[in-house]
Amino acid sequence: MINIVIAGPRGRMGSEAVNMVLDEPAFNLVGCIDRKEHQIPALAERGIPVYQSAEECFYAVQADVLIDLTVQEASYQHLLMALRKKIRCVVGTTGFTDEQLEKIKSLAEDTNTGCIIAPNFAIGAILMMYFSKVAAKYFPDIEIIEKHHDQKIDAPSGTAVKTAEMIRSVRESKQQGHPNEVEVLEGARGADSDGIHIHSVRLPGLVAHQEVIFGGEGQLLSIKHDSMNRKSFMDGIKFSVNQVMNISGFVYGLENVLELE
Ligand SMILES: NC(=O)C1=CN([C@@H]2O[C@H](COP(=O)(O)OP(=O)(O)OC[C@H]3O[C@@H](n4cnc5c(N)ncnc54)[C@H](O)[C@@H]3O)[C@@H](O)[C@H]2O)C=CC1
Ligand SMILES: O=C(O)C1=N[C@H](C(=O)O)C[C@H](O)C1
Repeated sequence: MINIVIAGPRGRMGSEAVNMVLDEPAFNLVGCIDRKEHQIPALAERGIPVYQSAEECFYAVQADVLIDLTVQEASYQHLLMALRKKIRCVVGTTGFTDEQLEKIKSLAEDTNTGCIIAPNFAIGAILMMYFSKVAAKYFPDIEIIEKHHDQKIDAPSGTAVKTAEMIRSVRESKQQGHPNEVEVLEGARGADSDGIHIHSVRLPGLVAHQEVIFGGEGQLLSIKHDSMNRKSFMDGIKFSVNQVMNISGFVYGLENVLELE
């Protein structure tokens, strides 16, 4: 039995994760962390407490794993606290700075505590990123279009940032487009990650979607993934909870723990 705490149980992802953990016989939900005091019926009727601070929660319950699905600033504090207490972490929250990721990595390593941060838990999205990395070896001219629901806070998405990072590991630095390109309206060409442009679309009706477009002489290649609902992320979270019990140290991205070749 793995004792789990979920941070963000009222959220779109957190509420789905609560259902997944309650349905999994090998998982035991021992508590939650959220900033608001309101009761959550599914938790209240099972006597599962919701704490307003991570400190209070980790003092009151014995947790093996923290699943964090909140916002970057809160999540960062949760992770520092959890790792110092040697509680393993599975993190879906996006928007961390490089400095924050570096700090979390060194804390996980110093405390010998497993920590998996995955900007995307959907297996199809991991494959989309991996295939994009493969394609980038042959097609260095790339644009990323990510589309999300209009309640998303961070832009570009964590998935887009990670995709660009994976591509950068195999693609030589390149500024794309015309050298004298002019943005008539500021932002028209999107964000620039080492010459790869990232465009963020936010609309009601969308969930989580990304297309990576590769351009070559006389040809285009598109690699696309769509999450139609948040259940699409749950298998990846379940897999990560089981994985994190058997690792020490830091993993950034599910592509590093899945068998892809
Ligand atoms: N890795 C993945 O596969 C996925 C990651 N995400 C990421 O997960 C995070 C959550 O996304 P959603 O569920 O859509 O957001 P949401 O806004 O629906 O939920 C956020 C939750 O965090 C809580 N929260 C906010 N501030 C807090 C604080 N200071 N202390 C404690 N709790 C706090 C809210 O009360 C709420 O329960 C985002 O960073 C999003 O980018 C979302 C979908 C998939
Ligand atoms: O906020 C979301 O919804 C999502 N966030 C993650 C991201 O930023 O990439 C994962 C997925 O795209 C959904």
